[in-house]
Amino acid sequence: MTSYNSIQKALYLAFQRQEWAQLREAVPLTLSEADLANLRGINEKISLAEVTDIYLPLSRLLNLIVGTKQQRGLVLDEFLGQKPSNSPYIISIAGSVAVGKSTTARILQALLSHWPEHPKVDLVTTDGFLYPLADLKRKGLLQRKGFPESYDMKLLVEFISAVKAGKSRVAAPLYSHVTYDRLEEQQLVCQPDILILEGLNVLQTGLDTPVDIRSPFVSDFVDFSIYVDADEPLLKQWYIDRFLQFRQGTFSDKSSYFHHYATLTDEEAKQIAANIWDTINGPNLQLNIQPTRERAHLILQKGQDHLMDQVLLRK
Ligand SMILES: Nc1ncnc2c1ncn2[C@@H]1O[C@H](COP(=O)(O)OP(=O)(O)O)[C@@H](O)[C@H]1O
Ligand SMILES: CC(C)(COP(=O)(O)O)[C@@H](O)C(=O)NCCC(=O)O
Repeated sequence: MTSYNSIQKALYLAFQRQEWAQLREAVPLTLSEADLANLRGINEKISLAEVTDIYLPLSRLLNLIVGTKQQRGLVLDEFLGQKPSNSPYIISIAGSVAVGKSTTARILQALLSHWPEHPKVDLVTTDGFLYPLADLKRKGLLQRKGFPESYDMKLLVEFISAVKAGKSRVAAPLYSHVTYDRLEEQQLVCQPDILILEGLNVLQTGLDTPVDIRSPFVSDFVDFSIYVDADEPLLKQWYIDRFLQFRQGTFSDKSSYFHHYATLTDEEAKQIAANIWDTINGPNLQLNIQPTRERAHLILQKGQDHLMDQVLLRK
């Protein structure tokens, strides 16, 4: 049952799945077989109905909003008699661990890059800004991974500020779910039209971090923010399911942090994943992620099987 609390009623317009699906209207965007195959490659579990009902209307809305911002920029450039700026439009995607942020981000990246007005869409995840594993261990933060203090927020704010300023090449650290650590390799962001920044912390204001790195916040640089939402029992189940999938694939890799879990029985693996949820990801959701939800411009509410059943859009 989809919830719609009193704060949300004051701030958002609510659309049931079918109402939202109709807002696709005549999206001048047709997906070829190759495009669909590409989207399938992002996540073979996502249905075509989910793409057409939820993501096409969303890409239409974002295209209109980005277009308004681009036009305003042109007006300002003309008024000031200056060269067009290279400042990208920044979209953030927040939500719990395992809610489907990275899947949503990758689908939006693929769909938004089809629009001729903004073909270059880059995607960065804030996982790369977690402190390296050795630092987390040294600081006793391994059981707090994903909590505000486990991220180098200063580096993240510097990164987003440089991208927003239109710098020609900005490096972002990369994270690996296999090694559970930051990689040597970095990602270069080179003046995209749109940057999608995905991570559980993108709506956080860092009030519990030292004053010198508290402000500005990531959201000061973000033009449009999305929160992907679902009830906690579903999230815990999706986390356990993903853990079981990793066990069959990723964990068998010798360099995997969880390699010693590869030989567990299903039941043992489920118990370990449930315990990680109950001690780390669940408390982080309740304390630090869910309280940021109503800061978002748009809330995507998922129900059973990751199907979106309600969309909330800021009035
Ligand atoms: N729309 C969807 N339909 C079906 N499964 C999904 C969908 N989105 C995500 N998943 C699955 O849910 C799990 C978590 O998704 P993921 O994108 O990794 O989440 P996050 O980045 O928020 O941690 C993965 O196993 C993924 O395959
Ligand atoms: C890297 C993360 C903080 C963020 O995850 P994501 O939202 O990308 O799934 C998370 O996957 C994590 O490692 N949490 C700590 C507890 C755990 O091992 O799940």
